[in-house]
Amino acid sequence: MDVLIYDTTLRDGAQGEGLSFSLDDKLKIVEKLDYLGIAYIEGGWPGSNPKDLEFFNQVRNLDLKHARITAFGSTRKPGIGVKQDANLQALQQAGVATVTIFGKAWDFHVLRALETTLEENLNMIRESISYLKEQGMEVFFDAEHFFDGYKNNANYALQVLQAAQEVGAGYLVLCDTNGGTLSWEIEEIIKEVQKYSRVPLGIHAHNDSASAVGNSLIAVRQGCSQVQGTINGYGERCGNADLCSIIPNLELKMDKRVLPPGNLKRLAEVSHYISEIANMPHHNNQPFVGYGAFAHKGGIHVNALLKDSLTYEHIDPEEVGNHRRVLVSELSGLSNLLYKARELNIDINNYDHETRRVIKQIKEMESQGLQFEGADASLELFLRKAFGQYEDFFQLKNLKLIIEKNEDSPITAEAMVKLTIGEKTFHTAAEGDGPVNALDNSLRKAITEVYPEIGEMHLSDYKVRVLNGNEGTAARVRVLIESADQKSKWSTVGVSENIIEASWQAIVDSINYLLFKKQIT
Ligand SMILES: CC(=O)SCCNC(=O)CCNC(=O)[C@H](O)C(C)(C)COP(=O)(O)OP(=O)(O)OC[C@H]1O[C@@H](n2cnc3c(N)ncnc32)[C@H](O)[C@@H]1OP(=O)(O)O
Ligand SMILES: CC(=O)C(=O)O
Repeated sequence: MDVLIYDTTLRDGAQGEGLSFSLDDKLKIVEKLDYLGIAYIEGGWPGSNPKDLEFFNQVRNLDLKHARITAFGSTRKPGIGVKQDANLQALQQAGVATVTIFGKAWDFHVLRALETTLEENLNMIRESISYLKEQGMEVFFDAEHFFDGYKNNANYALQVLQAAQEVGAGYLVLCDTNGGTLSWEIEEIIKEVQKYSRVPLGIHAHNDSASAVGNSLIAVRQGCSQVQGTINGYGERCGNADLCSIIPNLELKMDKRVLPPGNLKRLAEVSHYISEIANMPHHNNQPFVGYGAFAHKGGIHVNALLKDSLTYEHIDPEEVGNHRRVLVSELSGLSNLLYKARELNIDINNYDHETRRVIKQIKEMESQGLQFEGADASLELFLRKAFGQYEDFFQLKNLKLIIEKNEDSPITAEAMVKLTIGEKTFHTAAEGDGPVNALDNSLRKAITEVYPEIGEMHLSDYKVRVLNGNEGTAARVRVLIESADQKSKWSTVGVSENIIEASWQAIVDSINYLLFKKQIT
């Protein structure tokens, strides 16, 4: 590989707010990172907690194809011998071939945080690395706060690297620990360091100035051959450098080989998988791997994309396992509609009058508060209906809702629905936890005899957005419903001044969509 990717999702990533991986999570993530082809995976800090120590016992049982597991820890504490240092002992117990230890490279930190002398810090670094090497381990040295240290006292920061280098550190990893360094500073400082270093250099950047990815790439340009970062940029404070951006930039734009051939296509899958395990939202606009990273909304963009995707895409989304999406909204032109129709196999090849009418209708509906962008299923039904490919599966004749509250009991709701399916009329009543639930129950009860397949679906999310809050309780609301069966999820939308009406529209679309999909498959 041209550049070694060193993933620290399980160590520095886990220092991010809201993240806590179980042992099982950690092992699953290791397998997934190995599947991606990551070179080094920092599994944790064995001296920190029993879970991390146990991780190193269990990770040995995994059959990894690419990744080497590393353990993390600090140099020995000031004023004690290496054999008395609990962290160094725990690193040995981890039983891995490679360990990474961090030592202070900023004189201010040595004096204020470690509360020791500059000389003792150098001894701590030398003795800790020597000791671990004597135990047969490869040792990487993370020079904590290297860039801040260099700016404050370049001579001392270089002495720190020299100390690690002279006792055989395999890598000197320059850390922008506080994430405050800007790209040109990184560039200039690494150029200087290269004059002294005989050991390969790595970079470990934090994102506090939103520069971590750029800083890592510039470091590679300056000759760093190891990049430390995390999947999805998880990490302490504002996070670490996001490997989901670094890896494709290195491979596709800087012509560096960092993953086994063909594996870059697994990137989006790995990113989503790890966000699921981390129980963190996957950001729609995350570069390269976000669901919206290649979503096109503006009509002008889509028009050009149809001519050549290079017009508005910096890479082919398939290269990172992502895909292009075209959104239909009030900002659409005919091209958006044409693209969407092609996707749905609706034949509207001509930019004709009917197509113009449909796009105008969409713009009018959106100006009333409807939003098709987050409701693909409603959009599909609308387009199919507009172009004569679909009719509703049932017709509502009447709907009554009784909401009751008695003195000492909570509100109850009951919905009565009368509808027709073909020639037949159905009349049902059902209760629910609230009015929307009662509606849903009653509607399902009415149609289940003819369409038993609706038993396979359930509502998985329900969101209400007030569109004109200054109208108080008479405000228009948009209801977005997400439904799911065992195979897929789909979203529908409804808009009204009345939340029940908006919910009804979204529920009806949701059921019709399921029935339509069943019909055509
Ligand atoms: C830049 C980074 O991200 S470094 C990694 C940071 N990650 C973590 O801290 C997560 C894991 N940490 C832990 O579980 C705990 O902090 C432990 C087990 C490491 C230490 O716990 P404790 O012994 O209770 O110490 P505590 O956390 O309060 O303080 C850290 C100690 O490490 C010392 N220390 C900090 N950096 C270093 C270093 N490079 N080498 C040696 N000692 C260090 C501090 O001076 C402090 O020592 P003190 O107790 O004598 O003041
Ligand atoms: C070592 C490390 O995590 C840092 O300096 O940020």
